Amino acid sequence: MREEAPEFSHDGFNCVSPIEFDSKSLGCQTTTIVGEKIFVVGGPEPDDGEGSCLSVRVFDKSTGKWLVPTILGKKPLPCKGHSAVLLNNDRILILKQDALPDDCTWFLEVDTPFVRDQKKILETEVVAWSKGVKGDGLKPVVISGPSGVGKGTLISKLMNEFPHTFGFSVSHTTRVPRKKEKDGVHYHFTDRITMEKDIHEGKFLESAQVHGNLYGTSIEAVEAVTDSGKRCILDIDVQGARSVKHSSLDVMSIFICPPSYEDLEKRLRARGTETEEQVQKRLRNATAELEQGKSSGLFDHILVNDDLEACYQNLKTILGLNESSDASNQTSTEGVEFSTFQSLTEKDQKVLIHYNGSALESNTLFVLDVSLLKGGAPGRTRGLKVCAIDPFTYGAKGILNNNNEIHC
Ligand SMILES: Nc1ncnc2c1ncn2[C@@H]1O[C@H](COP(=O)(O)OP(=O)(O)OP(=O)(O)O)[C@@H](O)[C@H]1O
Ligand SMILES: Nc1nc2c(ncn2[C@@H]2O[C@H](COP(=O)(O)O)[C@@H](O)[C@H]2O)c(=O)[nH]1
Repeated sequence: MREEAPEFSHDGFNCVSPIEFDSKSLGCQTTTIVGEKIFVVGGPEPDDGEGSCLSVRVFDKSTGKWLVPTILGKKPLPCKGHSAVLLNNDRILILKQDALPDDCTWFLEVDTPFVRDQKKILETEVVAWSKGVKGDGLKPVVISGPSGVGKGTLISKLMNEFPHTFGFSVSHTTRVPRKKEKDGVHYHFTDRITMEKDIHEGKFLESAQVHGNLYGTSIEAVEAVTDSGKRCILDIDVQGARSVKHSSLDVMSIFICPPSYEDLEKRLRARGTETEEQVQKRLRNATAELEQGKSSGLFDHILVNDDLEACYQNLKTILGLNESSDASNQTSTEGVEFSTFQSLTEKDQKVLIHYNGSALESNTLFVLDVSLLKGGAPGRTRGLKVCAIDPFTYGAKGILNNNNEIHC
């Protein structure tokens, strides 16, 4: 049966979506207009078996048809209610009612560069979820460098010393597992047909042909780590580092160099995991990788792994870890809590969160500053700034300056 087009109305405020509450306990439904499309979030569950998350449907006004979007990213769980407001014409801020701080602020990207790229790849309507976190959070860390330089060794040391701080992004590869490698721990071992299909379906943040095999970082791998509250570590080659740099992930990137080509060769052979032919291939590729890594400005930091312990200490310094910091207790993300609010309005990149219908009836108003957002799908949206305002002290108008701009 064809669904009715959603009813909607403008409430006069710049780009604010109307908010509808469905009385048939189907939860809150919001509709947000972006150009010719209407994005309906929540409400009746679509028949796609995804009933345990906040649903998204898209209505195309130009064709009068409902579109079935490909929904990327980890989806928010359903909630008692939510509000929505359009930001920058490319993403919808969703604030969930009565949600835990870590689960309150979400962005549904509808026309960001990431979503536009995915639309081209998938040739379908695409939206992408990204969870919002307060402040800068801790950027994921990309560690790159030629094969055998010691990336894995350094990452293992870091994970052993700070198991609660860092989480490893488990890549996919078509390479054959080595003796001690475990599926799902060191890599997700897969075959080329499956992996190429998944890449085509937009499941990968980046992928590359490396030393004759296919390797890639799935969006899910990065999200699994961020969802566990840890800082994500990616061990990827230079091509992957370049792709990630051009994505919206916003990472810290570190290139590891060997003290010399001869040392690299010695290490690779001593590891004993590759055949002579494979060692030759990896060494040939190392020349170009070293050139690109050192000269392209692709990396934020370059470390020489000569003495392992010295290099590890330098890595820890770059990552802001030192003897006195209790890194095991650090969390990488900080949520934002708003408990029960009534509605949102947006002006000049500030979102005003209203309580109890009118600002003056409540004790606190929140202003969410979204002017400095960073990152986004396929990862977290960082840079949220929140401030609470007491309307009894300032008056509802107190947050507006003479130019009618909202200020904290
Ligand atoms: N500073 C160092 N001095 C001497 N040997 C080292 C040093 N760092 C690592 N090694 C050794 O070099 C070998 C290669 O290290 P590792 O496997 O960590 O490299 P990698 O960069 O992760 O390689 P790949 O990209 O192929 O996965 C290992 O046997 C490791 O023990
Ligand atoms: N672009 C990507 N490169 C990756 C990924 N996972 C690993 N790698 C790189 O591949 C080589 C070889 O690894 P090995 O385990 O076969 O020795 C190494 O340089 C890794 O950094 C990935 O997801 N994407």
